[in-house]
Amino acid sequence: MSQRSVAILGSTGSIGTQALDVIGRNRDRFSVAALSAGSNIDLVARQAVEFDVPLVAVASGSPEEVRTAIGAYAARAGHTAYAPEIVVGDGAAVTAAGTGADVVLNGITGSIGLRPTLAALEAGSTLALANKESLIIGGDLVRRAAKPDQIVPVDSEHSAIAQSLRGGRAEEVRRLVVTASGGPFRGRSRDELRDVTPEQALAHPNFAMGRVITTNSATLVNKGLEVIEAHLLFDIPFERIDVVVHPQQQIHSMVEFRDGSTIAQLGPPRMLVPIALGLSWPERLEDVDEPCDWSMAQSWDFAPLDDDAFPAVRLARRVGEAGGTFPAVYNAANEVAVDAFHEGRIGFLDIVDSVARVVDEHESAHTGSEFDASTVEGVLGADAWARGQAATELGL
Ligand SMILES: NC(=O)C1=CN([C@@H]2O[C@H](COP(=O)(O)OP(=O)(O)OC[C@H]3O[C@@H](n4cnc5c(N)ncnc54)[C@H](OP(=O)(O)O)[C@@H]3O)[C@@H](O)[C@H]2O)C=CC1
Ligand SMILES: CC(=O)[C@@H](O)[C@H](O)COP(=O)(O)O
Ligand SMILES: [Mn+2]
Repeated sequence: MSQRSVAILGSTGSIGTQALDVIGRNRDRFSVAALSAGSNIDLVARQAVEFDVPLVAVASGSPEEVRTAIGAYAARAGHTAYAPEIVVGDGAAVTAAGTGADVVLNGITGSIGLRPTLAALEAGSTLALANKESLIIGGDLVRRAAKPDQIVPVDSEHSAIAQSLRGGRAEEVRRLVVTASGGPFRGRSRDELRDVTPEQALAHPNFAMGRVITTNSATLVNKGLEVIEAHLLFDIPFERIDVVVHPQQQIHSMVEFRDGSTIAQLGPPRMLVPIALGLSWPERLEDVDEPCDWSMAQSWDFAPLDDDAFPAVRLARRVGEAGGTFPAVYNAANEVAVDAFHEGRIGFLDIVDSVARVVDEHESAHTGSEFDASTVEGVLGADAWARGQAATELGL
């Protein structure tokens, strides 16, 4: 593999920092062309100096703040000649995405990642996609913008499916099986979920991730989004995408083929391998992570989803089948509800209940839709509508 330039969007988050860890251990393979952060100026400045990054993009903050922070770290590192281009503001991530780097890793959280995803595809970069929301809400808009194999999934389940698909031909695939941890509340009834706290919801059994995705794992909205993501990435109809609860998350997902054989991808529940593969696809880097340890006795469990206690996947299948702007509405209403839950303004069950009500409202109000899902403005229009509707539903 010749050296690849990489732009990292969301460099200060869980995905972004782990991506820089992988790159730091493979400096002969990668250079960092751009970094994009939200508001963590101190961390992005430190990263920029460490990786000698020519473009630093920050959503919130002033160019002076960014320059001062970079100057301080550069002086400490004795790298005083370092003077990168700095962009700030709402469009900063789009600028970083559109530089034409070999690979753009989109590790931003939320629907705000849509325009950067489109900018990366338009620039011809390989898109290593952690920001599942942009594909899910953009749907065919994003798929049309992508050339074959231009999107490499970083989400662990979808990386596992992409790896497992190497074991057979597309026409031989019978089903995709997406694994789910079940979240911190696995096994509870709906009644037992009523009073759970944000702190409890953030105690993911296996992964240290950002606040939104961790909460989505607790409600199973993450698995709902992942079913739609699998449908869009691999072009498999929803009725041939299963979800199985597997609390240990050692199997990251599976593909069942028409002869009855199932190929699964295994590894400890960590993101280093999916991130590294996103950067190096289709090649594998050396020693990215520890493999499974077969020297010790262990048991792995599997169970069906409890759709009554956790209706988010069933609802996601409904919006996924409906297509158009429905997935954008599901996602945006959820983003509003997750924030409100963490602000202590609503209960845990209100999250998915309110998303369902907003989806119902979208169905009755917009069946002939004034939102054109084939344009970015239409998708973001539906996103904005759903945010307003969710706020009303929740009395915010
Ligand atoms: N973490 C994980 O293991 C996994 C994550 N994913 C997906 O990856 C994405 C990122 O998740 P995760 O890393 O956990 O989230 P984090 O909350 O840890 O990080 C989010 C990142 O997005 C940045 N950001 C926020 N707003 C903007 C903006 N307007 N422009 C540029 N950057 C912005 C944040 O910057 P700042 O902090 O500076 O404000 C931060 O760097 C999500 O879509 C998630 O679903 C998928 C699978 C696994
Ligand atoms: C690491 C990753 O890809 C996350 O999406 C993680 O899989 C969350 O798992 P659950 O949503 O199954 O808890
Ligand atoms: Mn995942």
